[in-house]
Amino acid sequence: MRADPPLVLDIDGTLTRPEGWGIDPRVFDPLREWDAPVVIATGKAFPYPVALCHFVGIPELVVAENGGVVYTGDDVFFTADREAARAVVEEYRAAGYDLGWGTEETVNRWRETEIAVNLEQPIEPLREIAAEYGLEVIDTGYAYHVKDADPNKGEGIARIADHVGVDLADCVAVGDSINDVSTFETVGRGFAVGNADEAAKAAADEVLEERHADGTLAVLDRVRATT
Ligand SMILES: O=C(O)COP(=O)(O)O
Ligand SMILES: [Mg+2]
Repeated sequence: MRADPPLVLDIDGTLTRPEGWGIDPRVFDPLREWDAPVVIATGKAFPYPVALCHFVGIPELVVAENGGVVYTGDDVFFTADREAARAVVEEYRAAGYDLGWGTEETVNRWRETEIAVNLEQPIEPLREIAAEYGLEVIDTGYAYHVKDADPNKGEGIARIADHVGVDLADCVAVGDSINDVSTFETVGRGFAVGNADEAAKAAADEVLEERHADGTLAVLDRVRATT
């Protein structure tokens, strides 16, 4: 009998409703019933994927902050240092710009290794200042992330796979943006949803017609073990 393959799932753009925001509730039951490890690999701050696993009812296997934070279910690893990102933001602010989330915001409140900036803010000065500190700025379609170029989702996934004892070649991933490229390069089979950006589409083994959670649900139907 064939077993369900381990899954690696991005959140925004991948588990989202057709309008692009909010988790599509149709993914909850298939994920809870999935008969293999499910890793949530996201650019969001650590508490978000942990809470998602908690509310779905699956073990917490999490790559957060684009690889900056990795939780294997037993150990938490911080693979990037937030100080440089903080310095970039200070300079960006001193130049008259703003992160664009308001004062008491929850986007960066628990973020430990990078900083996220609202897409409505000017990116060029952000990129210039980040470059001075040796950091990169990536655009996920949901936020700009000021981050260390080194850690990535793929490395975090490899660490979790090693810890839980799954073979990366058996893993199936779904994603939508540039921060999923390293995921697709790491796992056996990578699917880009129909709304994915060009970088994700180019790195995926297959680009789906279906968008957002419809794409992910189509992959689950396709790869789930049949009895
Ligand atoms: O935090 C973002 O900008 C995107 O998050 P995601 O990696 O779950 O799509
Ligand atoms: Mg995404």
